[in-house]
Amino acid sequence: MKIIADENMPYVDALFGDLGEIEYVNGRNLTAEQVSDADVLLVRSVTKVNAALLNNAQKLKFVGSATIGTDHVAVDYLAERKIHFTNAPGCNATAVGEYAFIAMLELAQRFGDTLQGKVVGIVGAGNTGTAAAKCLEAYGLKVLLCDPVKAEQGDNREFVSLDSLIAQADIISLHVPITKVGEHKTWYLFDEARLNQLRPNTWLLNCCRGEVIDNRALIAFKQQRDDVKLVLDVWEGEPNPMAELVALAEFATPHIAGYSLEGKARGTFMLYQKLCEVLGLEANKSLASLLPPFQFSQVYRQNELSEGQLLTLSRLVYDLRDDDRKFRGCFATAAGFDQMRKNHTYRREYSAIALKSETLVAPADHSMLRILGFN
Ligand SMILES: NC(=O)C1=CN([C@@H]2O[C@H](COP(=O)(O)OP(=O)(O)OC[C@H]3O[C@@H](n4cnc5c(N)ncnc54)[C@H](O)[C@@H]3O)[C@@H](O)[C@H]2O)C=CC1
Ligand SMILES: O=C(O)C(=O)[C@H](O)COP(=O)(O)O
Repeated sequence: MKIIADENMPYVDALFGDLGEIEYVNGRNLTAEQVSDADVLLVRSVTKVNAALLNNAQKLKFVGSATIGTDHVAVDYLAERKIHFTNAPGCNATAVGEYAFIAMLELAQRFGDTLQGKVVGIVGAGNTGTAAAKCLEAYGLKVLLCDPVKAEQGDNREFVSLDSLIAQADIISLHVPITKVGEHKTWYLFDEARLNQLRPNTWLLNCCRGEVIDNRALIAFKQQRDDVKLVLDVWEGEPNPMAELVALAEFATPHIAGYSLEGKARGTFMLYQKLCEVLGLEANKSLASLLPPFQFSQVYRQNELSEGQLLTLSRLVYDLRDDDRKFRGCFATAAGFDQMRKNHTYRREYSAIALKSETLVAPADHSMLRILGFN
């Protein structure tokens, strides 16, 4: 069996090595010729999986995308061809949630402000939005959720309209899929008019898809509204973000909000499980055995935790400032954007750190850290 896999997908050898011969490819430049004799194709978000890519791949029986988003895959075409397809819903939700939370702690510190006491609006209350809300609520913040789709589906959480969220939130974090049609389409959800609704001093974070914000409108807006602070992980026109926008963002990264080691491993593992199911094989490998121990595997604390100390602790798993610095040095070419993603040093999730049982941390802090994900 021939397995073609994106070179940026970790643990493929460990999980798929027994199932067939693996060939690694650059996912962004993958050609129809390269996949013509594949039985299995394992991709990430940069590969457009469509008729043009797969028309000659007559043996292909399985396509897996180790991602949450599926906007790069012609799912209907795969169904017509009776090619099994799976993505990896939720695989990197914790990573995105923690990225958003840590970015907010960083903004607070940078501007001599505190995150505590702020109202945060989450747009899109699915896996990543809920993961962000979990961290924020653990820290005692008021969270507003906007998700008209979930509301219509009968989700019993409390939802507000987007207008109401914008009117109340100090911080807005975007967590929607990119959709171009329908009543709730998200393409340019934040256009010039919406941006102009933002309250003074709003912090706006985008960790979902670049095109959820009209990036040109955002540049024009931000040039007039320096009070608004931006954290941007995703960009219109990736891998070529607009240079003026990078300069206007407080924190800028190359679509790596979901890049925790745990998140990437979960993504590959979910594809492995699905392929085994399709092939009628037992999935006898374990996810836990893939992950290396973390260098700061345990923490002891003695006093109550200040916000600054929470940020220090968070920087053990992820120091966003490093990625921001590297990104500004390399984003100017598509190669730089992709190289940084390829060579990204995987960060860890809070769960990689254990709170020692004899720790003297104040009980309230202890339970907050546990809800954040510390073990
Ligand atoms: N930056 C990164 O590295 C990553 C980005 N993503 C992106 O984030 C997106 C969201 O991921 P998940 O939360 O896991 O997906 P999800 O499907 O679990 O949740 C998305 C939520 O958005 C809601 N939604 C759809 N249209 C909406 C609208 N107009 N207004 C408000 N809510 C709306 C849906 O009802 C759903 O609950 C993915 O589709 C992907 O594009 C995901 C993972 C990593
Ligand atoms: O899961 C998604 O959706 C994402 O956006 C991915 O985390 C992005 O990573 P790559 O698949 O492009 O490596």
